[in-house]
Amino acid sequence: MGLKIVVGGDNAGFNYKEALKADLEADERVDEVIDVGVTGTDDDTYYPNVATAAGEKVSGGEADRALLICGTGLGVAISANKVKGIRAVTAHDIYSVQRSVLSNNAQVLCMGERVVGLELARTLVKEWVGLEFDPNSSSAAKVDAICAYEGD
Ligand SMILES: O=C[C@H](O)[C@H](O)COP(=O)(O)O
Repeated sequence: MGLKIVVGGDNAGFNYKEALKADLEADERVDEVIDVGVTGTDDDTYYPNVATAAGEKVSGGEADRALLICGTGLGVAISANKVKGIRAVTAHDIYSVQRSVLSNNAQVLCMGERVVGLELARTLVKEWVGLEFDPNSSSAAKVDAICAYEGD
C-alpha cells in the first residue's frame, strides 16, 4: 500500500508546496495527498496553525507523513514538533533527508522556499518518499528514548 502524505505551509512556501504536491500526486508510491493549506500567496494563515494541523493528521493516523514548506522550513518544524508523537526535521541536503527517516524515523520533512532551489527540493522529496525506517536497526532504541521522554 502506498503512502498518505499531508502537504502544507504558509504563504512564503506556497509555490513550492504546490509544485511538490503535484510531484507527489503523480508518484505511484503515493496513494493520497492531503493539502492542509495555505490556499494561495494571499492567504495569511500563520505557519504554526498549518503545521500543527498537519502534525495532528499524522499523529492521529490519517496520514503517514507530512511535507511542510515555509520561508525557511524552521517555523513549520518547530510547530509540528509540538504535536505529541511527531518528529519533524528541516533538511535541505540528501544525507540529512535520508537520515531523518533512517536514523530518526521522522514523519515530517520541512523545507524553506527561501533557502533551497526548487529542483533540489523536488529531488529530495523524491528520495524521501522511498525511505523506510528499520525498526530492527540500531537507531530504533534512540528513537524509543525520544518517545520515552515524551511519555509514550
Ligand atoms: O519560520 C518561519 C517561516 O520562514 C515563515 O515563512 C516566515 O516567517 P516570518 O514572516 O515571521 O519571518
